[in-house]
Amino acid sequence: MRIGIMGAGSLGTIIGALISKGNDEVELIDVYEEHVKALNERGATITGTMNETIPVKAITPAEMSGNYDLILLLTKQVFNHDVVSNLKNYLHHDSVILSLQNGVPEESLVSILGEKLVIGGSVEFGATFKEPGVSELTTATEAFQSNAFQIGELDGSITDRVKKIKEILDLVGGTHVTDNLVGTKWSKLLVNVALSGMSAALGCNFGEVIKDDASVYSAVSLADETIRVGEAAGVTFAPLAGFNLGVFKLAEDESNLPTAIGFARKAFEPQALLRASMLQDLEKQRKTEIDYINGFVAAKGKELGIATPYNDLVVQLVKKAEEEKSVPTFEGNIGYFKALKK
Ligand SMILES: NC(=O)C1=CN([C@@H]2O[C@H](COP(=O)(O)OP(=O)(O)OC[C@H]3O[C@@H](n4cnc5c(N)ncnc54)[C@H](OP(=O)(O)O)[C@@H]3O)[C@@H](O)[C@H]2O)C=CC1
Ligand SMILES: CC(C)(CO)C(=O)C(=O)O
Repeated sequence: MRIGIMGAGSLGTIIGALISKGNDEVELIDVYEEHVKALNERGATITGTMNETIPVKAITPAEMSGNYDLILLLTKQVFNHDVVSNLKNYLHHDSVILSLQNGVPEESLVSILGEKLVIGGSVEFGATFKEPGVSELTTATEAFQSNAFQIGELDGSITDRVKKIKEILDLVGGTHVTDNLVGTKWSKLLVNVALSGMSAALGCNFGEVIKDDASVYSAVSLADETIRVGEAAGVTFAPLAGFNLGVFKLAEDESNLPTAIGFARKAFEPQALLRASMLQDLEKQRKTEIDYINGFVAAKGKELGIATPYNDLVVQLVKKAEEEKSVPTFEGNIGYFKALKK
């Protein structure tokens, strides 16, 4: 099977390298020429919770040729229109495009590629690009070996092609096939909205988000808004890494708040060192995926008549940082969240 890893950045470098160990025909495709050169000359180096250098084949998009059987889409969603329109030139009738991007990109991918070629998935580990040829795995290996990916067909059917792709992704970490892809994507979205949204809006890691009373309350409120909007849109949230995220839905009198906060602190403690990829983008003065994460929930909320004040605030703060090319600080922004609390 000829496999293309479209976007060999933080995640794509690691996923591409580990898949290359078990497959001959894997190409890591990236626009960053110095990185492509380093990957070809020195191999892909994984640091952090894993230490390994793996020989890989890397190319730039201009060097693509022929057809790919499977493309793992790992560029940022902000580039999807251009990246995916170009990809169409390198597919055949039975090619499969698996987006592992955060957010819910499937609908827009189908509008460019048609329904048949697209499947979806979520990633349950973190990675940070370090330098050309090197990416850091930031999730403990035990967690990653049991829960790295959930993948599935858009209509929930369990097909042979999904089972085959599961076997390929198992070379990276524990891969589960889901019959509720929409619920899986929304559950991962909830984590990104709550933890990554706060990490980006406050310029801090997940540990700092869950430690402070005001920021953990805000993270839970973001999760609560996501559940309300998702349920109104007909989504049944799927378990994530074995956790049921329904615990974040707050009662009218917030009587279950201590349970929700206790759960957030326990569930995300092992991820305390994670810095959201949206925060990494702000640090690199890049456009973030905010429109596809908190902005997506806020827009859907508006459509369905559900107020999303915490998501609106995160969008506003992250966009301000994008425009100013600055990185938010905890001290600078926590006051805005405190002011929102009834
Ligand atoms: N990092 C993480 O921990 C996680 C990320 N995700 C999701 O995975 C996706 C990828 O994230 P991440 O790996 O962090 O992103 P990165 O920005 O680290 O990697 C994307 C790579 O794609 C390259 N690129 C940009 N445009 C193109 C193009 N037209 N053709 C080919 N390559 C291109 C970028 O190059 P350049 O830098 O030069 O633009 C970069 O090297 C996102 O949707 C993210 O939300 C999901 C879970 C965890
Ligand atoms: C939650 C995290 C860090 C890893 O799964 C992520 O998806 C992101 O911030 O983009």
